[in-house]
Amino acid sequence: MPEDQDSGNHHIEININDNTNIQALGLNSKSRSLSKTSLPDLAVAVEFQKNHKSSENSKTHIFGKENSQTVPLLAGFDITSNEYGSVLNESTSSSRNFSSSSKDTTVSDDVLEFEDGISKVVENQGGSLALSNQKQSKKKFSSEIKYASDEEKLQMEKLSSFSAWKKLLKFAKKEYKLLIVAIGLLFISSSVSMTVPFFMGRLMDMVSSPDASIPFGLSLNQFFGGLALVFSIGALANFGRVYYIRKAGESLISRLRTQVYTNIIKQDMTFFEINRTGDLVSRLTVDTAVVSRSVTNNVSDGLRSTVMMFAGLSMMLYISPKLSLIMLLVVPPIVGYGIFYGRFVRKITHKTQSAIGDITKEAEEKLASIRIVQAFGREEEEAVSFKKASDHVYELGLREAFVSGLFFGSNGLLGNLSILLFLGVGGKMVMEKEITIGELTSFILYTAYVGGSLAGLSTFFSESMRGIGASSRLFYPLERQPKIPYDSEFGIKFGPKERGGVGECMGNIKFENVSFNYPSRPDNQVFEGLNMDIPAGTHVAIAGPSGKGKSTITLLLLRFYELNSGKITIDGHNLTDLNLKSWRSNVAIVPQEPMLFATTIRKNLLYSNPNATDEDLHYVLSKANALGFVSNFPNGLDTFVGERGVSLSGGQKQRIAIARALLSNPAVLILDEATSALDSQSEQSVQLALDHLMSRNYEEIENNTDTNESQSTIKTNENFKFRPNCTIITIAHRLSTLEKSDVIFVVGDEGNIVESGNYHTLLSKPDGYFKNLMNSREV
Ligand SMILES: Nc1ncnc2c1ncn2[C@@H]1O[C@H](COP(=O)(O)OP(=O)(O)OP(=O)(O)O)[C@@H](O)[C@H]1O
Repeated sequence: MPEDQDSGNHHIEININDNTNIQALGLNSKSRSLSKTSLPDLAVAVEFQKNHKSSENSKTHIFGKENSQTVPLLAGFDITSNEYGSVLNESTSSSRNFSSSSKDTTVSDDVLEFEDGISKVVENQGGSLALSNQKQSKKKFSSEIKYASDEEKLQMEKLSSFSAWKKLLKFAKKEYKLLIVAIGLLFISSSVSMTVPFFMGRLMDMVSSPDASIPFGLSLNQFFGGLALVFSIGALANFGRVYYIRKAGESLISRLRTQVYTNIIKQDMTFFEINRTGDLVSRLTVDTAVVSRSVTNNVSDGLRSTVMMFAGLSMMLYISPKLSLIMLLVVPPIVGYGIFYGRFVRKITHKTQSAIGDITKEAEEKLASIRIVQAFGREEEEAVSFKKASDHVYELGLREAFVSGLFFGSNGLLGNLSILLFLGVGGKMVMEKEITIGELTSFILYTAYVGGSLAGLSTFFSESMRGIGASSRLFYPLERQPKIPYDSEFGIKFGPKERGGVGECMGNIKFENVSFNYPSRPDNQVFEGLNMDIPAGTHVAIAGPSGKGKSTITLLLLRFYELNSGKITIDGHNLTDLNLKSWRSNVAIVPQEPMLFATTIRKNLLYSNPNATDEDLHYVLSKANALGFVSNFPNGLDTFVGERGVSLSGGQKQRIAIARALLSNPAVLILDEATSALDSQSEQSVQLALDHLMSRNYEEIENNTDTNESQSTIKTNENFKFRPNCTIITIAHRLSTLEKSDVIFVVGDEGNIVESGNYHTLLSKPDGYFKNLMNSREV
């Protein structure tokens, strides 16, 4: 949240001054408050603007309330051309999880980046969007290291370069053997390289003085042949060094990447609320690539430089201690400069990586919601916004390029100046016969080697720092402990007693005095003393006004969040004592917005039960009233459904999702009915599928006809039987669902159950909450 959010927040109302069209819009003729669940209303208003632009009175007025005073914020503003459209984009596209779209209207700070100073969303409070009309100062890219969350900041700020290296080394334990082999080969190859200046010197002496002898009493042919053999051994060792060190690095990175992903996927929902998908993907791909570079080639080259530097310095000392002293003048400034440069690189790498994370999340989010982007005509704005993020990476790259250029340029100059110095002093020593011309040649060649090694070491240092910068972005998702422990061994498991289970799950559910608020919204108490008793095998509907926590009940049941107080029991076991995987494998959910994977219908179905046979698939498809349309596709079960199921209709997606849920043969089936309007044909088909489930007249399905689609022969599988006693919990919006339920629990304004009973009992209460709700059609 931006810092200036506390002042000037305004509660928004939409006021559409066109009485004739208000009815058509389904909006109240009075100004209507824009609650989080009224975002569709705002979408309607946007549509209204689009369609009625020529009409004089069709301007949309957005009013704010401040200290009970109504103040115009965007009076007569054309919101279709306003950046506010992007708020809608954000809000609607943010409904990424399987629950209601309206719940995910938390508007992130990033929305601010799309705004032009007219208004901005600053807070999502108690179900209302609050806007501020304060002038927005353009968001500046901070020079501080950016962390995705305070939690990450707390964890990672303490991580020094040294401890990051220690962690990486500890992580590399499995690669130690490979590394040892590589280091052995490195010593061989470096030793061979270091003999070159020595023999060069000897050759110089041989050609410059007729008295000079061939070393080791060898003939000329033997001398050259021996040298060729030594160089070949060096080359072989060099090949082995590069290969083994790369192998070690690649295997380390592959493990790191896999473990980071494995830990991410086990995180609790709070983690996914504070970390955006694109950024996480960027960590898994771009950051691991940077770390990979720094621990493979870089380590290999760094080790080589270290060995060569020490060997070179020793040879220099051996040839001429006097000349070697001059080296002492040059080395300290180069090393000091290198350390400064390394620190700079570490910082800038972290910033660059997180800026790349920003680009990835920007692209990922917008591409995933491409229909919304294009429907609101925001392609150009999105391109500009992407360019802005991309320019930031460019700016950081430029800064690094400047400092790198300065570093390597000045290092080169220092190296060349020192060679001049050696030539001057060394030449004088040759003339005074202190050393031979061959020794001076060897010395200068060793100087070049040591210089090269020093440059190599500074690259090693800066690349290592780059790796540290990137690895610190990996350690957070790697080490974070999920708030809801995911331990495959922990807790009570359902299943046969002989396999350590407590028996099959029956689906007897109790909510006892449950209080809950979302961790990210401590001010918004969703439940306060909620009690519900759902006997096994019943069909229960949960009803209530929008935003009162109906979908939250299903999330708590799946233990996506911890309760503040109270407990939920399943067959008498506290949910917190149950093994999470075992419990969740007994629950199946049909989300309000079904999420299908970009693969075939078959694979989507098998996701919930990989061992199911084709017969099972046909069986559940028929139950979900989907067999007809699936059989009509030329590729049947092997039809590709596109990203998120984009090539299926809304109703078809929902029916595939119902079939998928059934295939897991759950003890508890959760159906979050879609509030979004399907066309009447799809609506009917989905309703029929749900009716089949709820009526529990399973035989009826055998004679099922797919009402609006072609008839198909339905094969039922002997081995696969839908549990006759499955507990069904429906977040109900449809009248027929409410009518068919055994019990309706009505969630009231105070975060508790205000009424329960079957449809007719509830309607017979003279001034009942449910009755009023039905009359106002707010269910
Ligand atoms: N992930 C979340 N983080 C913070 N608050 C949330 C989150 N999801 C929902 N909320 C808030 O919790 C409250 C209950 O939301 P929930 O989605 O359960 O309501 P609902 O009754 O299912 O609404 P609808 O019928 O509109 O789908 C709302 O005030 C909502 O703003």
